[in-house]
Amino acid sequence: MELGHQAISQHRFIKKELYPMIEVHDVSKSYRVNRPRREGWLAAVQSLYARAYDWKTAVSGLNFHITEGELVGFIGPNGAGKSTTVKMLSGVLTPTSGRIITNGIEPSRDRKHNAMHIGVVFGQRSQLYWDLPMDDTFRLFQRMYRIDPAVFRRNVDFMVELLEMKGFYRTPIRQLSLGQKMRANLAAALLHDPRILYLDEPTIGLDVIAKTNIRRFLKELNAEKKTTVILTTHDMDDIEEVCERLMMIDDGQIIYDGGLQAFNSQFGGGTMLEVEYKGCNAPLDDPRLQVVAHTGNNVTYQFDRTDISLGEAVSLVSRRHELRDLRLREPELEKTIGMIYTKNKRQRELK
Ligand SMILES: Nc1ncnc2c1ncn2[C@@H]1O[C@H](COP(=O)(O)OP(=O)(O)OP(=O)(O)O)[C@@H](O)[C@H]1O
Repeated sequence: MELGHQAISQHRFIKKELYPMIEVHDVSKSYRVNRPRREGWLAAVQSLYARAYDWKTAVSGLNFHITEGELVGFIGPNGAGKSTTVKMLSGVLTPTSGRIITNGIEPSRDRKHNAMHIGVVFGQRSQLYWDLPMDDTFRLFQRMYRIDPAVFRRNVDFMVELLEMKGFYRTPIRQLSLGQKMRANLAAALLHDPRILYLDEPTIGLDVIAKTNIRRFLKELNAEKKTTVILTTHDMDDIEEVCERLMMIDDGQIIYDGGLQAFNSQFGGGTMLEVEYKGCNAPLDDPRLQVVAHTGNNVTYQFDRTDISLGEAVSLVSRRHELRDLRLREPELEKTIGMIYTKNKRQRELK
């Protein structure tokens, strides 16, 4: 498994005929940071007149395209550059070099126009008024974004129904549970029909049912409205359940950009199929199914889902001999990703 810091681009979802919603061309971002002051009174006086500073590179050489309607999981260890990237995509920060185009405009240059086509939900930070029910804040947003009354009504109905918010639509936000607040925040970010939704840790702190509901909502929203979703998270279940594409950033560089299945095959070692035959002990001979264990009637095959589908693999292994039992083991995304982070960290420390 050689990953290093080279972008491995094998993204297969880009369909040429679809609209490129996000284009990132050779983007870097550095922050200016004050250099720690030297000790002594002379240095203290000097620093009053000229404060020395350094540049901290947060991300460098980012290149990627995201097509309309894609659900992209954006992951990386702490300090990798996720927030910096999302802040540049959403127009909060300006790249130090390179160019970003989202939905046809440069987000940091045209922030007002940009705000009309993006929705943002950043963790626990809320854009709702604490003392008002969401109903009132939504009306305020309707005026702010100049949302057509018919569109507003349709979107509110859509959101209240899909996010099951009828029971607390008129309750002041401060009285809502964490999961209810997250649903209200999501709805608020989507009232104006944004083409892109940026989400940062949308399921953090929620219970299993609430997490499942949010994930289901995102998939339904995407299917219904073709909203492009960029999801930043440390919860790998968010990625597995919602996203088709995975972008991994480490130390300011994209180190993987591709399908989830391809990632699993490449780095997770493939899918394992454990079978127990009824009285036969000869494993199947097929180049796509690698035999990794064989004792008596039990055979474990390993295969790459991009070479052969699960259905085909099961039908092959059961064609000639009857099966007593069959078990499937997928590579664990969380473990694989943890291994990659650790390996890269070690490589950096050795440099
Ligand atoms: N305002 C800032 N000034 C100086 N350095 C910064 C600033 N913001 C971020 N950085 C640095 O840039 C790098 C990338 O930070 P960023 O917040 O983008 O990472 P992240 O992947 O979002 O991390 P996390 O998962 O912890 O939120 C880090 O080394 C961080 O210390």
